[in-house]
Amino acid sequence: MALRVPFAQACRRATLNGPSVSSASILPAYASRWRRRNATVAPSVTQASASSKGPTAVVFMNMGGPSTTDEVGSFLSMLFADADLIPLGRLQNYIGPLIARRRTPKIQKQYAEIGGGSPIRKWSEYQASEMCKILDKTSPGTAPHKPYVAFRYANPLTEDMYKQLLTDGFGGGNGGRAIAFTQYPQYSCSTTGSSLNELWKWRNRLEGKRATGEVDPEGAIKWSVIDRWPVHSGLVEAFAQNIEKTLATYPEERRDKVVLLFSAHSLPMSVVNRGDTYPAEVAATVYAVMQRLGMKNQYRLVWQSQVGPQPWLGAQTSDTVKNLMKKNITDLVLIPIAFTSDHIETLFELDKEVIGEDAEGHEGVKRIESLNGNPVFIEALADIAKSHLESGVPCSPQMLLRCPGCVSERCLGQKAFFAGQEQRL
Ligand SMILES: C=CC1=C(C)c2cc3[nH]c(cc4nc(cc5[nH]c(cc1n2)c(C)c5CCC(=O)O)C(CCC(=O)O)=C4C)c(C)c3C=C
Ligand code: FES
Ligand SMILES: [Fe+2]
Repeated sequence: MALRVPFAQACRRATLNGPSVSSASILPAYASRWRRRNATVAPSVTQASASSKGPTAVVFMNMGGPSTTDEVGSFLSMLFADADLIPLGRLQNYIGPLIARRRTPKIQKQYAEIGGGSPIRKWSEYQASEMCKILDKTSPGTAPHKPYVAFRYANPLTEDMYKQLLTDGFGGGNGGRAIAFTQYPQYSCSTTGSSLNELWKWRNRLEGKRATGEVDPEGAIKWSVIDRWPVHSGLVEAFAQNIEKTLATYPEERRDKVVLLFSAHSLPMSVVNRGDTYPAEVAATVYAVMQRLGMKNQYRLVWQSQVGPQPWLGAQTSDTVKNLMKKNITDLVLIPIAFTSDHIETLFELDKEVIGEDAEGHEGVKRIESLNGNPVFIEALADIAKSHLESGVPCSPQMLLRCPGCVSERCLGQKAFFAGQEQRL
């Protein structure tokens, strides 16, 4: 049954610039109302057909990466300007560009060594468009599904994606539905949280009261969020199959003794101690994959890619490999578990530094293929989106509980905005 909330009531709860909230404590109250409905969307976008509630925009959110070495400078300068990732206080706009400029030559060399750029744009565009083709068949009621990519630090940037949505007839008085689909399976405020804060910022700039003047807020885009999917069965299956494929390359008598090293991008301990959910969610993925594999092999979750001098979550991937090699444990499979396509951390850090240098290219040390264009993985993405569309919820209940140590006004406003969208789905 359709949920139609009177416009005035919707506005009291969620103004165009997000509902006015004075404290984080009211946010969980939204969560209790989520499961009681089958929601619908206003079928007012120009392309909508009589029988469908579509079109539905599906926006893949990720950090992005420089497609060429020339883009490394701007990628790093956006990354170091992001206070949700690297908080540098009042000096952010001064120190951020300085650090970015200093790191650029070193990181450019790394991208040069992996073929001249990050493949993340190619994979994200492919995954999004293949997923939409599947969704058109499995969820005809919300078709057509239109793929978009919004990166945080590289092209296509969130701002450009939002403008494209408006050009394509979503929002701007037409209404229409868009799903912000994080491509980080495990939620962190430094990754998905940052992308959502950016999306909320551009929503306010391009569709907020100040931008649209008298435009009826019912004509703005109705957003909902897929904010985490750490133990989705299709994700777990895709990882498990890739691990099995790699294990099959070892002689049978060695296979069950291979140690599985699940490697995820680390977090500064300050972020862990703030109460970020990422470490627990990464561990949940690891455990689910191990259960699917029948717990046959020994395994560890280890952490890579720490930057700067402050303490980060360990044990470090590189130290772990060196340590195991010293103990003569030389059959090791590295499994990048927190990113769904190849990136500098797999192609450079794991392949060249960890396997090539720490393990001295030992034939027993291998990495599983990244998910990239894996059809099992793309089916999983379509299944996650379909379930989300059927649920009618604006986001997971978990998204509205802020970190115990969070003092960010951006987090507060962003979460209140997306929670308020429930009235308008
Ligand atoms: C789940 C993945 C990631 C988390 C969590 C994450 C947190 C995080 N990262 C930094 C600092 C940097 N990350 C950089 C690159 C980078 N980070 C991730 C993923 C996560 N980061 C990826 C996939 C990449 C590479 C992108 C690619 O093109 O392949 C960089 C830039 C590279 C460098 O200068 O070394 C920095 C810096 C922090 C501080 C952080 C948690 C707060
Ligand atoms: S830092 Fe986690 S909710 Fe704000
Ligand atoms: Fe990172």
